[in-house]
Amino acid sequence: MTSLRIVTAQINPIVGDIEGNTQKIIEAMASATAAHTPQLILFPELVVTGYPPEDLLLRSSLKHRVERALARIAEASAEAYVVVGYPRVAEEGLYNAAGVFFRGRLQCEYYKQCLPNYRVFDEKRYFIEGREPLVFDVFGVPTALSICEDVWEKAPTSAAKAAGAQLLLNMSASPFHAGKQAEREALLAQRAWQGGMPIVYCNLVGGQDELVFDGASMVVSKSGELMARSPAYVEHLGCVTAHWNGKRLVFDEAEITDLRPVLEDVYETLVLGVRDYVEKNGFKGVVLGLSGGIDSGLTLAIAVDALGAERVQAVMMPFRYTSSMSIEDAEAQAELLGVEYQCLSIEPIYESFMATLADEFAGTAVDKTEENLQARCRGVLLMAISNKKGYLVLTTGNKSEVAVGYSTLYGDMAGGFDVLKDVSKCRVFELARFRNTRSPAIPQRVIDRPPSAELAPDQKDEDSLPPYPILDKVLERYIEHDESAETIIEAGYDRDMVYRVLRLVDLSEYKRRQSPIGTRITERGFGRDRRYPITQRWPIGD
Ligand SMILES: Nc1ncnc2c1ncn2[C@@H]1O[C@H](COP(=O)(O)OP(=O)(O)OC[C@H]2O[C@@H]([n+]3cccc(C(=O)O)c3)[C@H](O)[C@@H]2O)[C@@H](O)[C@H]1O
Ligand SMILES: Nc1ncnc2c1ncn2[C@@H]1O[C@H](COP(=O)(O)OP(=O)(O)OP(=O)(O)O)[C@@H](O)[C@H]1O
Ligand SMILES: NC(=O)CC[C@H](N)C(=O)O
Repeated sequence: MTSLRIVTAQINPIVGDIEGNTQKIIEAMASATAAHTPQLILFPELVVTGYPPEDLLLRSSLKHRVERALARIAEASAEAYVVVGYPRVAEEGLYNAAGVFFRGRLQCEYYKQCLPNYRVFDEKRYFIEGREPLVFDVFGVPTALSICEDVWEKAPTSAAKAAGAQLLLNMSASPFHAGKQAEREALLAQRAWQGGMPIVYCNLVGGQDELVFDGASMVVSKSGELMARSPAYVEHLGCVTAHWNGKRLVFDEAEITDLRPVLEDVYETLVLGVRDYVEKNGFKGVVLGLSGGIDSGLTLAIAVDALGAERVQAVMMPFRYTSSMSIEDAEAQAELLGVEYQCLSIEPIYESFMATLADEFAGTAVDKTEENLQARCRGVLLMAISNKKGYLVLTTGNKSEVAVGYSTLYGDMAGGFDVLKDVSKCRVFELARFRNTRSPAIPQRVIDRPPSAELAPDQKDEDSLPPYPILDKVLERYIEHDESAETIIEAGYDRDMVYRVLRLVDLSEYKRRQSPIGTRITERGFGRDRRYPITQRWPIGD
């Protein structure tokens, strides 16, 4: 009977930092060896470049930079098989590869067979498909490799089995969306059962622009039973022990980190998305406009959880329509969370703009122009603070607003990262309530009051938009499930309202193209996985 200790090295690389990522890989190899003396260490997909490297894969220096990295990893390898993901530049094209390093040498390589090219994935733009399974010997155990999407389809596991494998390793870069972990677990259980062999699955962790990779690496037995689950959202070396009797591989049960409710995962995803965007882009901190409303209130709480209060600044910028309740609530929240807080009136700035424009606007009626000017005064102040302090401006538009264009270009849309971009207004409320169960962070009054842009006297969002519970359902059907207007109406929604909302969504594409990126938490965010033309004449909702 042979025993194998296998480590899943769930680490957080930085896209493009091949030297830094290589150092991190070598350090993880050393830590894994010191803690567990493993026989095998599995890293995530494309860990050498980070994922997704996008057009960095087209740079001419890729080949020699990756080769230097592989030489360093080979040199650091000793008595454990180390499996690492990287792009392989070959004569016929580029492969998404996994290399097996052992005793100072790259022993063999596998090329990803199933290249995802849907939703946020664009792998066929860069890679060519591998055609064969790879089975190699790990101290007597015939072991096969697969890379992320390979395990989402049936054929590569069947081919590995036919080639004699008794253990399947899967290295992944699998981004989060609400409910994804349950999908992954059901999939791995099914695939292990179909392939008749256990699967060790190592997922990437970390934020990369709009994507968050949540980790939660796993081991499932041949019968599909979960044997180990690493924690999500953190780097982690998970260790499992397997016993091989020459025919079968049996895993001991190891650490199984509890699953959290999906809402909590969404919250953690938003936190990690902000933290990694700020850290990996070198910002000293963040600044945001705090209006006393729920969107900026939740954004502030997420920012503080991501970075610590000392790196977060909140600015209340009142105007004549700002209620004293808003000022009190903003101040109370800033104090509650311990962030730097200023109150800067936009009244004189607004007056100055209006005075300059007086001749231009003479004889015209007050309209949205004046409302948008308020939002723009605020945007200018926040960007000035950003420039002076090296702080990133966080914007606060939620998915419902981004969908219908309920925001001002160069106003409240001015900034670098929109934390709630993929969070519907209804989910904003749920997340705010959830966050307060951990510790008081958002004053109850902020959660309870009706949403208002406060750009005109006594303004409420529901004066110009349908109530959010209805709006969000219509938006979800249209955006996430591609339903037609007539299908939505048949489900019981008012015809005029549905056409009005869908028209707003289509018309607002130009705004979304100019909006900051934000973390994706649903299956269909407004980013890489929803690409609509701005200039178009498709019949609304058809
Ligand atoms: N197809 C196109 N391609 C490129 N640019 C296009 C365009 N169509 C209009 N534009 C440009 O966009 C301008 C209109 O956009 P914009 O200036 O933003 O203004 P607009 O969309 O007309 O108004 C902003 C709306 O957002 C609401 N709002 C503002 C701020 C905060 C909140 C909140 O509660 O969070 C809500 C506000 O009440 C108002 O209904 C046009 O004047 C034109 O310059
Ligand atoms: N008085 C203000 N002081 C500071 N920032 C403001 C103020 N009013 C608006 N903002 C900024 O503009 C964003 C859009 O706010 P607005 O009140 O118009 O709509 P909202 O979507 O209901 O947001 P919130 O729930 O945060 O109020 C706010 O989240 C905030 O960042
Ligand atoms: N990198 C990949 O191949 C990821 C695709 C896969 N279906 C996932 O989201 O987990």
